[in-house]
Amino acid sequence: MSEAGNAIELDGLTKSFPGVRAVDGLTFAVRRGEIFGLVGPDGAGKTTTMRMLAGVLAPDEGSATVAGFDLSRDAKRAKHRISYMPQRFGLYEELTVDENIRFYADLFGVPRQERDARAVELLRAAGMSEFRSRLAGKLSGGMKQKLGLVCALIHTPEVILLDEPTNGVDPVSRRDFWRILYTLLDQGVTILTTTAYLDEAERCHRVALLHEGRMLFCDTPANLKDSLPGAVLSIVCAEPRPVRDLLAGVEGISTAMIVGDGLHLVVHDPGRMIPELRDRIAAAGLSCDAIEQVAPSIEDLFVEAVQGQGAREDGDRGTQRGER
Ligand SMILES: Nc1ncnc2c1ncn2[C@@H]1O[C@H](COP(=O)(O)OP(=O)(O)OP(=O)(O)O)[C@@H](O)[C@H]1O
Repeated sequence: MSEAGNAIELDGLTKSFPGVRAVDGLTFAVRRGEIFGLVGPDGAGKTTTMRMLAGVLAPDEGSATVAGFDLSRDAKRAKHRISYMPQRFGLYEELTVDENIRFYADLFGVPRQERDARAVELLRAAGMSEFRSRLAGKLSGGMKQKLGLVCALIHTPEVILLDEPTNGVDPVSRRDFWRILYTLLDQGVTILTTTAYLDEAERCHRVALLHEGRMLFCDTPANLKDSLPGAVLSIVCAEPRPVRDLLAGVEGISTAMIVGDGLHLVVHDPGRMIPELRDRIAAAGLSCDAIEQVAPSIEDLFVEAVQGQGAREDGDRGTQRGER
């Protein structure tokens, strides 16, 4: 039975493919009007979860309710209330922007007057008003993603499921994208999104970390950061790999991950560790420009959580795409 305040509920949702349990007893709920982020390394089970919630893949076990419909009984009716934007949204490259929107408006049975007003509003929010007659195949990657979102939203859904909607999208288009999402939240829509960008996870009301089909954490970004077991030290250095290798296994350091200009370490006792690190790095003939304690990011927590599960051995962060 769905609780009144929840737009999405999963209870023990499970799906296996030959040789892999892609989603393993997943249980969580997304409240109405919330934007909820699902993050995790490649293969964590994010897409499989989204496909089950969109009603395009049947679970092996467990149940899910979306927009008040139990998907095992009412998946067809639920589809009118849900909008699902898969990683490769089906745009017609040989049709113009307007023609693509019209196609999806017809598919969802949106009345002409309503669709025109909505298309104008969505295209303006997407910064695409000038491109209405351009062929979709001639749009940039970011614009294609935004057009996908416009098409997915043309029927005013209650629940939106977005699978890595901004993957590979330029920063300006990503900003437009998030502006549209926040406008939708103001209108009472519920959004569940997966993302490979952890700065985007910080923009969600709540975030869940998936790993090997299971949920490791689910909370607000602020609470997640507070829950990091230790402090984060930033080491600025020109050659982070040898420094990381040097520090691997040192007592008091639980995680070391390479960031753009150095390393982030999760340590238990930062006051004791800073001089010790300076000495070790100097003694090995390596250089380091600065070592300081910094506020934890969601990324620090997630790398700590995933490495703590024994998932990664090389000390880099969880996904290539997450590298700064
Ligand atoms: N149709 C399928 N057939 C066989 N295995 C699959 C299928 N879909 C997913 N898998 C496997 O299930 C696991 C979870 O995949 P899923 O795509 O859900 O992960 P993900 O978190 O979305 O990762 P990514 O960001 O790489 O898409 C992976 O091991 C994947 O290889």
